[in-house]
Amino acid sequence: MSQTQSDNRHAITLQGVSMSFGSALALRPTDLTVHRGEFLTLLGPSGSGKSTLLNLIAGAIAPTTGRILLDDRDITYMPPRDRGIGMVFQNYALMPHMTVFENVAYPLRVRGEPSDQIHRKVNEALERVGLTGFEDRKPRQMSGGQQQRVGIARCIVYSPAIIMMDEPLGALDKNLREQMQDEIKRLHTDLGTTFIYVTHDQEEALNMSDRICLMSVGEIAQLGTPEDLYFAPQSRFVAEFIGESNLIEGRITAAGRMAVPAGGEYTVRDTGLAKDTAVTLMVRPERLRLLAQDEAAPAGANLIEGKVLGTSFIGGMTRIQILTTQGLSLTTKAVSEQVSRRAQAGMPVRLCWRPEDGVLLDR
Ligand SMILES: Nc1ncnc2c1ncn2[C@@H]1O[C@H](COP(=O)(O)OP(=O)(O)OP(=O)(O)O)[C@@H](O)[C@H]1O
Repeated sequence: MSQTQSDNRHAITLQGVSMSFGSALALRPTDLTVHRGEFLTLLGPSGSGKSTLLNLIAGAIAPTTGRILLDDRDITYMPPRDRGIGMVFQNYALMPHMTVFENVAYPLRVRGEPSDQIHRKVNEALERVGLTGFEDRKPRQMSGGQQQRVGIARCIVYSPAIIMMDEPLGALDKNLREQMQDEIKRLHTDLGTTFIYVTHDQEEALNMSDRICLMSVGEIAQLGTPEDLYFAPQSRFVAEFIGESNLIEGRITAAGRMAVPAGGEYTVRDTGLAKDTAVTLMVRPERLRLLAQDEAAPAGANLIEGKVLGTSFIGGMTRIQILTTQGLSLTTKAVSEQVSRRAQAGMPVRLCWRPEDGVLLDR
Protein backbone atom coordinates (compact mmCIF):
# COMPACT_ATOMS: atom_id res chain seq x y z
CA MET A 1 0.00 0.00 0.00
CA SER A 2 1.40 3.41 -0.96
CA GLN A 3 1.97 6.13 1.60
CA THR A 4 -1.06 8.08 0.42
CA GLN A 5 -3.29 5.02 0.72
CA SER A 6 -2.38 4.59 4.37
CA ASP A 7 -3.32 8.26 4.92
CA ASN A 8 -6.89 7.85 6.06
CA ARG A 9 -8.11 11.39 5.42
CA HIS A 10 -11.20 11.58 3.28
CA ALA A 11 -10.90 12.79 -0.28
CA ILE A 12 -14.63 13.03 -0.93
CA THR A 13 -17.58 12.84 1.46
CA LEU A 14 -21.21 12.72 0.37
CA GLN A 15 -23.76 13.52 3.06
CA GLY A 16 -27.40 12.74 2.26
CA VAL A 17 -26.83 13.46 -1.43
CA SER A 18 -29.82 12.73 -3.67
CA MET A 19 -30.66 13.59 -7.26
CA SER A 20 -34.05 13.88 -8.94
CA PHE A 21 -34.62 14.63 -12.59
CA GLY A 22 -38.17 16.00 -12.55
CA SER A 23 -40.21 13.32 -10.81
CA ALA A 24 -37.57 10.59 -11.44
CA LEU A 25 -35.32 9.82 -8.47
CA ALA A 26 -31.93 8.86 -9.99
CA LEU A 27 -30.10 8.71 -6.65
CA ARG A 28 -31.72 8.16 -3.24
CA PRO A 29 -30.21 10.05 -0.27
CA THR A 30 -26.69 8.63 -0.11
CA ASP A 31 -23.76 8.83 2.31
CA LEU A 32 -20.38 7.86 0.88
CA THR A 33 -16.79 8.43 1.90
CA VAL A 34 -13.96 8.02 -0.59
CA HIS A 35 -10.58 7.64 1.15
CA ARG A 36 -7.58 9.59 0.00
CA GLY A 37 -5.45 7.55 -2.40
CA GLU A 38 -7.87 4.64 -2.82
CA PHE A 39 -9.14 3.09 -6.04
CA LEU A 40 -12.92 3.10 -5.66
CA THR A 41 -15.13 1.60 -8.35
CA LEU A 42 -18.78 2.45 -8.88
CA LEU A 43 -20.28 -0.77 -10.24
CA GLY A 44 -23.85 -1.60 -11.15
CA PRO A 45 -26.31 -2.40 -13.91
CA SER A 46 -27.44 0.17 -16.45
CA GLY A 47 -29.56 2.90 -14.88
CA SER A 48 -28.43 2.18 -11.30
CA GLY A 49 -27.08 5.72 -10.77
CA LYS A 50 -23.31 5.37 -11.35
CA SER A 51 -23.00 8.25 -13.82
CA THR A 52 -25.29 10.42 -11.71
CA LEU A 53 -23.01 9.90 -8.71
CA LEU A 54 -19.91 10.61 -10.80
CA ASN A 55 -21.43 13.76 -12.33
CA LEU A 56 -22.40 15.04 -8.88
CA ILE A 57 -18.81 14.65 -7.66
CA ALA A 58 -17.44 16.23 -10.86
CA GLY A 59 -19.88 19.12 -10.54
CA ALA A 60 -21.61 18.59 -13.88
CA ILE A 61 -24.90 18.55 -11.95
CA ALA A 62 -25.93 19.90 -8.53
CA PRO A 63 -27.70 17.58 -6.05
CA THR A 64 -31.36 17.93 -5.12
CA THR A 65 -30.45 17.42 -1.44
CA GLY A 66 -27.29 16.97 0.60
CA ARG A 67 -23.68 18.17 0.70
CA ILE A 68 -20.47 17.14 -1.06
CA LEU A 69 -17.14 17.74 0.68
CA LEU A 70 -13.67 17.65 -0.89
CA ASP A 71 -11.02 17.43 1.84
CA ASP A 72 -13.62 18.85 4.28
CA ARG A 73 -14.38 21.84 2.00
CA ASP A 74 -18.01 22.13 0.87
CA ILE A 75 -17.97 21.93 -2.95
CA THR A 76 -21.67 21.19 -3.46
CA TYR A 77 -22.16 24.21 -5.73
CA MET A 78 -18.55 24.84 -6.82
CA PRO A 79 -18.08 25.01 -10.63
CA PRO A 80 -16.41 21.87 -12.09
CA ARG A 81 -13.22 23.69 -13.20
CA ASP A 82 -12.46 24.81 -9.62
CA ARG A 83 -12.70 21.32 -8.09
CA GLY A 84 -9.35 19.96 -9.30
CA ILE A 85 -10.97 16.72 -10.46
CA GLY A 86 -9.68 15.10 -13.67
CA MET A 87 -12.00 13.14 -15.97
CA VAL A 88 -11.40 10.34 -18.48
CA PHE A 89 -14.37 9.52 -20.73
CA GLN A 90 -15.41 6.38 -22.59
CA ASN A 91 -15.45 8.19 -25.96
CA TYR A 92 -12.01 9.81 -25.27
CA ALA A 93 -13.41 13.34 -25.97
CA LEU A 94 -10.20 14.36 -27.78
CA MET A 95 -10.08 17.38 -30.08
CA PRO A 96 -9.74 15.87 -33.58
CA HIS A 97 -8.03 18.85 -35.24
CA MET A 98 -5.32 19.04 -32.58
CA THR A 99 -2.17 16.90 -32.37
CA VAL A 100 -1.59 14.54 -29.47
CA PHE A 101 0.81 17.10 -27.96
CA GLU A 102 -1.75 19.90 -28.15
CA ASN A 103 -4.56 17.73 -26.80
CA VAL A 104 -2.47 16.86 -23.73
CA ALA A 105 -1.18 20.44 -23.39
CA TYR A 106 -4.70 21.88 -23.47
CA PRO A 107 -5.50 21.81 -19.72
CA LEU A 108 -2.13 23.48 -19.00
CA ARG A 109 -2.68 26.21 -21.62
CA VAL A 110 -6.12 26.93 -20.13
CA ARG A 111 -4.38 27.37 -16.77
CA GLY A 112 -1.86 29.76 -18.38
CA GLU A 113 1.27 27.73 -17.59
CA PRO A 114 4.55 28.89 -19.20
CA SER A 115 5.54 27.00 -22.34
CA ASP A 116 8.73 25.38 -20.96
CA GLN A 117 6.63 23.87 -18.12
CA ILE A 118 4.04 22.71 -20.65
CA HIS A 119 6.72 20.92 -22.70
CA ARG A 120 8.15 19.19 -19.67
CA LYS A 121 4.78 18.11 -18.24
CA VAL A 122 3.32 16.93 -21.56
CA ASN A 123 6.43 14.88 -22.31
CA GLU A 124 6.30 13.32 -18.83
CA ALA A 125 2.60 12.49 -19.18
CA LEU A 126 3.09 10.94 -22.63
CA GLU A 127 6.00 8.89 -21.32
CA ARG A 128 3.86 7.58 -18.43
CA VAL A 129 1.24 6.26 -20.85
CA GLY A 130 3.82 4.88 -23.33
CA LEU A 131 3.17 7.41 -26.12
CA THR A 132 6.57 9.08 -26.47
CA GLY A 133 7.09 9.68 -30.21
CA PHE A 134 3.35 10.15 -30.96
CA GLU A 135 3.36 13.92 -30.24
CA ASP A 136 2.59 15.04 -33.80
CA ARG A 137 -0.15 12.51 -34.65
CA LYS A 138 -3.80 13.43 -34.87
CA PRO A 139 -6.26 11.30 -32.85
CA ARG A 140 -7.73 9.71 -36.02
CA GLN A 141 -4.27 8.30 -36.86
CA MET A 142 -4.29 6.22 -33.66
CA SER A 143 -5.99 3.05 -32.42
CA GLY A 144 -8.74 3.16 -29.78
CA GLY A 145 -6.33 2.05 -27.06
CA GLN A 146 -3.81 4.73 -28.04
CA GLN A 147 -6.52 7.40 -28.11
CA GLN A 148 -7.57 6.45 -24.60
CA ARG A 149 -3.93 6.70 -23.48
CA VAL A 150 -4.00 10.28 -24.82
CA GLY A 151 -7.20 10.86 -22.82
CA ILE A 152 -5.44 9.57 -19.69
CA ALA A 153 -2.31 11.69 -20.37
CA ARG A 154 -4.50 14.79 -20.76
CA CYS A 155 -6.07 14.01 -17.38
CA ILE A 156 -2.89 13.33 -15.38
CA VAL A 157 -0.85 16.17 -16.96
CA TYR A 158 -2.07 18.78 -14.47
CA SER A 159 -1.87 16.47 -11.42
CA PRO A 160 -5.53 16.59 -10.34
CA ALA A 161 -6.19 15.58 -6.71
CA ILE A 162 -8.85 13.11 -7.86
CA ILE A 163 -9.08 11.20 -11.13
CA MET A 164 -12.47 9.95 -12.30
CA MET A 165 -12.89 7.53 -15.19
CA ASP A 166 -16.32 6.82 -16.71
CA GLU A 167 -16.24 3.40 -18.45
CA PRO A 168 -12.84 4.31 -19.98
CA LEU A 169 -12.32 0.85 -21.52
CA GLY A 170 -15.90 0.37 -22.70
CA ALA A 171 -15.05 0.79 -26.40
CA LEU A 172 -12.06 -1.59 -26.45
CA ASP A 173 -11.89 -5.33 -27.19
CA LYS A 174 -11.37 -7.85 -24.39
CA ASN A 175 -7.59 -8.40 -24.67
CA LEU A 176 -6.85 -4.70 -24.86
CA ARG A 177 -9.22 -4.03 -21.96
CA GLU A 178 -7.30 -6.45 -19.76
CA GLN A 179 -3.96 -4.93 -20.73
CA MET A 180 -5.24 -1.39 -20.09
CA GLN A 181 -6.72 -2.47 -16.73
CA ASP A 182 -3.22 -3.43 -15.62
CA GLU A 183 -1.81 -0.15 -16.97
CA ILE A 184 -4.42 1.94 -15.13
CA LYS A 185 -3.78 0.01 -11.92
CA ARG A 186 -0.04 0.63 -12.26
CA LEU A 187 -0.71 4.32 -12.91
CA HIS A 188 -2.81 4.48 -9.74
CA THR A 189 -0.02 2.90 -7.69
CA ASP A 190 2.64 5.21 -9.21
CA LEU A 191 0.64 8.43 -8.78
CA GLY A 192 -0.95 7.60 -5.40
CA THR A 193 -3.94 9.75 -6.45
CA THR A 194 -7.55 8.97 -5.49
CA PHE A 195 -9.25 7.17 -8.40
CA ILE A 196 -13.02 6.89 -8.84
CA TYR A 197 -13.79 4.49 -11.65
CA VAL A 198 -17.15 3.61 -13.23
CA THR A 199 -17.86 0.29 -14.90
CA HIS A 200 -20.71 -2.19 -15.31
CA ASP A 201 -18.18 -5.03 -15.75
CA GLN A 202 -17.85 -6.95 -12.47
CA GLU A 203 -14.61 -8.69 -13.47
CA GLU A 204 -13.02 -5.33 -14.18
CA ALA A 205 -14.21 -4.05 -10.79
CA LEU A 206 -12.92 -7.14 -8.93
CA ASN A 207 -9.54 -6.91 -10.68
CA MET A 208 -8.89 -3.21 -10.20
CA SER A 209 -10.47 -1.87 -7.02
CA ASP A 210 -9.43 -1.29 -3.43
CA ARG A 211 -13.17 -0.99 -2.73
CA ILE A 212 -16.28 -1.46 -4.83
CA CYS A 213 -19.46 0.57 -4.39
CA LEU A 214 -22.17 -1.62 -5.91
CA MET A 215 -25.22 0.37 -6.97
CA SER A 216 -28.77 -0.87 -7.47
CA VAL A 217 -31.68 1.32 -8.60
CA GLY A 218 -30.38 4.60 -7.24
CA GLU A 219 -28.79 3.39 -4.02
CA ILE A 220 -25.69 1.68 -2.66
CA ALA A 221 -26.36 -2.06 -2.41
CA GLN A 222 -23.00 -2.75 -0.72
CA LEU A 223 -19.68 -0.98 -0.26
CA GLY A 224 -16.58 -3.03 0.49
CA THR A 225 -13.43 -4.70 -0.76
CA PRO A 226 -13.76 -7.08 -3.74
CA GLU A 227 -13.31 -9.97 -1.27
CA ASP A 228 -16.14 -8.62 0.97
CA LEU A 229 -18.56 -8.44 -1.93
CA TYR A 230 -17.59 -11.83 -3.30
CA PHE A 231 -17.39 -13.87 -0.10
CA ALA A 232 -19.72 -11.91 2.19
CA PRO A 233 -22.54 -10.46 0.08
CA GLN A 234 -25.21 -8.85 2.23
CA SER A 235 -28.09 -9.44 -0.15
CA ARG A 236 -29.26 -11.69 -2.93
CA PHE A 237 -28.71 -8.85 -5.43
CA VAL A 238 -25.01 -8.62 -4.50
CA ALA A 239 -24.58 -12.42 -4.49
CA GLU A 240 -26.06 -12.66 -7.98
CA PHE A 241 -24.39 -9.58 -9.49
CA ILE A 242 -20.85 -10.48 -8.38
CA GLY A 243 -19.60 -13.85 -9.65
CA GLU A 244 -21.62 -17.04 -9.85
CA SER A 245 -23.63 -18.33 -6.91
CA ASN A 246 -25.72 -21.29 -5.79
CA LEU A 247 -28.81 -20.11 -3.93
CA ILE A 248 -30.69 -22.55 -1.72
CA GLU A 249 -33.97 -21.46 -0.16
CA GLY A 250 -34.93 -22.75 3.29
CA ARG A 251 -35.89 -22.03 6.88
CA ILE A 252 -33.96 -21.89 10.13
CA THR A 253 -34.92 -24.87 12.32
CA ALA A 254 -32.54 -24.26 15.24
CA ALA A 255 -29.38 -22.25 15.98
CA GLY A 256 -27.00 -23.02 13.09
CA ARG A 257 -29.41 -25.38 11.28
CA MET A 258 -31.44 -24.85 8.11
CA ALA A 259 -34.01 -27.09 6.42
CA VAL A 260 -34.78 -27.13 2.71
CA PRO A 261 -38.49 -27.71 1.89
CA ALA A 262 -37.76 -30.41 -0.69
CA GLY A 263 -35.80 -32.36 1.94
CA GLY A 264 -32.46 -32.15 3.71
CA GLU A 265 -31.16 -30.26 6.70
CA TYR A 266 -27.81 -28.51 6.76
CA THR A 267 -25.43 -26.89 9.19
CA VAL A 268 -25.06 -23.15 8.62
CA ARG A 269 -23.25 -20.36 10.40
CA ASP A 270 -25.21 -19.31 13.48
CA THR A 271 -25.98 -15.67 12.78
CA GLY A 272 -28.61 -15.39 15.52
CA LEU A 273 -31.61 -15.73 13.21
CA ALA A 274 -34.83 -16.86 14.92
CA LYS A 275 -36.37 -20.27 14.28
CA ASP A 276 -38.60 -20.30 11.18
CA THR A 277 -36.86 -17.31 9.55
CA ALA A 278 -36.94 -17.73 5.77
CA VAL A 279 -33.37 -17.61 4.45
CA THR A 280 -31.39 -18.05 1.26
CA LEU A 281 -28.10 -19.90 1.60
CA MET A 282 -25.42 -18.86 -0.90
CA VAL A 283 -22.46 -21.09 -1.73
CA ARG A 284 -19.93 -20.12 -4.42
CA PRO A 285 -19.40 -22.88 -7.03
CA GLU A 286 -15.71 -23.28 -6.19
CA ARG A 287 -16.59 -23.83 -2.51
CA LEU A 288 -18.92 -26.71 -3.40
CA ARG A 289 -16.57 -29.68 -3.64
CA LEU A 290 -17.13 -32.70 -5.83
CA LEU A 291 -16.11 -35.83 -3.88
CA ALA A 292 -14.29 -38.74 -5.49
CA GLN A 293 -16.28 -41.99 -5.58
CA ASP A 294 -15.03 -43.50 -2.30
CA GLU A 295 -13.94 -40.27 -0.64
CA ALA A 296 -15.58 -39.45 2.72
CA ALA A 297 -16.88 -35.93 3.33
CA PRO A 298 -14.72 -34.04 5.88
CA ALA A 299 -16.10 -34.05 9.45
CA GLY A 300 -18.76 -31.37 9.94
CA ALA A 301 -19.22 -30.71 6.22
CA ASN A 302 -22.66 -30.71 4.59
CA LEU A 303 -23.23 -33.45 2.05
CA ILE A 304 -25.66 -33.45 -0.85
CA GLU A 305 -26.23 -36.09 -3.52
CA GLY A 306 -27.32 -35.77 -7.11
CA LYS A 307 -26.40 -36.49 -10.68
CA VAL A 308 -24.47 -34.61 -13.32
CA LEU A 309 -26.64 -32.77 -15.85
CA GLY A 310 -23.79 -31.47 -17.98
CA THR A 311 -20.31 -30.00 -17.97
CA SER A 312 -18.69 -27.08 -19.73
CA PHE A 313 -14.97 -26.68 -20.19
CA ILE A 314 -13.76 -23.17 -19.30
CA GLY A 315 -10.00 -23.69 -19.49
CA GLY A 316 -8.16 -24.84 -16.36
CA MET A 317 -11.52 -25.34 -14.65
CA THR A 318 -14.68 -27.13 -15.75
CA ARG A 319 -18.15 -25.97 -14.70
CA ILE A 320 -20.47 -28.82 -13.71
CA GLN A 321 -24.26 -28.59 -13.49
CA ILE A 322 -25.79 -30.92 -10.94
CA LEU A 323 -29.40 -31.84 -10.14
CA THR A 324 -29.67 -32.96 -6.51
CA THR A 325 -31.98 -35.72 -5.34
CA GLN A 326 -34.18 -32.98 -3.80
CA GLY A 327 -34.48 -31.30 -7.18
CA LEU A 328 -32.07 -28.40 -6.55
CA SER A 329 -30.00 -27.21 -9.49
CA LEU A 330 -26.41 -26.50 -8.38
CA THR A 331 -23.18 -25.50 -10.10
CA THR A 332 -19.68 -26.44 -9.06
CA LYS A 333 -16.29 -25.84 -10.59
CA ALA A 334 -13.41 -28.26 -10.47
CA VAL A 335 -9.93 -28.56 -11.90
CA SER A 336 -10.47 -29.89 -15.42
CA GLU A 337 -8.16 -32.96 -15.11
CA GLN A 338 -10.25 -34.28 -12.21
CA VAL A 339 -13.58 -33.78 -13.91
CA SER A 340 -13.14 -36.33 -16.68
CA ARG A 341 -12.91 -39.03 -13.99
CA ARG A 342 -15.53 -37.71 -11.57
CA ALA A 343 -18.29 -36.08 -13.56
CA GLN A 344 -19.71 -37.32 -16.82
CA ALA A 345 -23.33 -36.45 -17.67
CA GLY A 346 -25.72 -38.83 -15.87
CA MET A 347 -23.16 -39.93 -13.27
CA PRO A 348 -24.26 -39.98 -9.61
CA VAL A 349 -22.12 -37.59 -7.56
CA ARG A 350 -21.74 -36.30 -4.03
CA LEU A 351 -20.95 -32.70 -3.19
CA CYS A 352 -19.89 -31.20 0.10
CA TRP A 353 -19.33 -27.75 1.56
CA ARG A 354 -18.14 -26.47 4.88
CA PRO A 355 -20.74 -24.55 6.93
CA GLU A 356 -18.40 -21.54 7.05
CA ASP A 357 -18.39 -21.41 3.23
CA GLY A 358 -22.13 -20.76 3.09
CA VAL A 359 -23.49 -17.23 3.44
CA LEU A 360 -26.99 -16.80 4.90
CA LEU A 361 -29.02 -14.09 3.23
CA ASP A 362 -32.07 -12.99 5.18
CA ARG A 363 -35.16 -12.96 2.96
N1 LIG B 1 -30.66 14.03 -17.38
C1 LIG B 1 -31.52 13.10 -16.98
N2 LIG B 1 -32.85 13.30 -17.07
C2 LIG B 1 -33.74 12.37 -16.64
N3 LIG B 1 -33.38 11.19 -16.10
C3 LIG B 1 -32.07 10.91 -16.00
C4 LIG B 1 -31.07 11.84 -16.43
N4 LIG B 1 -29.85 11.30 -16.20
C5 LIG B 1 -30.09 10.07 -15.65
N5 LIG B 1 -31.41 9.85 -15.52
C6 LIG B 1 -32.05 8.64 -14.95
O1 LIG B 1 -31.45 8.37 -13.71
C7 LIG B 1 -31.23 6.97 -13.50
C8 LIG B 1 -29.77 6.70 -13.25
O2 LIG B 1 -29.04 6.97 -14.45
P1 LIG B 1 -27.46 6.89 -14.56
O3 LIG B 1 -27.07 7.41 -15.89
O4 LIG B 1 -26.84 7.53 -13.37
O5 LIG B 1 -27.23 5.32 -14.49
P2 LIG B 1 -25.91 4.48 -14.80
O6 LIG B 1 -25.80 3.49 -13.69
O7 LIG B 1 -24.76 5.39 -15.02
O8 LIG B 1 -26.32 3.74 -16.15
P3 LIG B 1 -25.42 3.38 -17.46
O9 LIG B 1 -24.52 2.23 -17.04
O10 LIG B 1 -26.45 2.94 -18.45
O11 LIG B 1 -24.67 4.61 -17.84
C9 LIG B 1 -31.78 6.29 -14.75
O12 LIG B 1 -33.08 5.85 -14.48
C10 LIG B 1 -31.78 7.40 -15.78
O13 LIG B 1 -32.78 7.20 -16.73
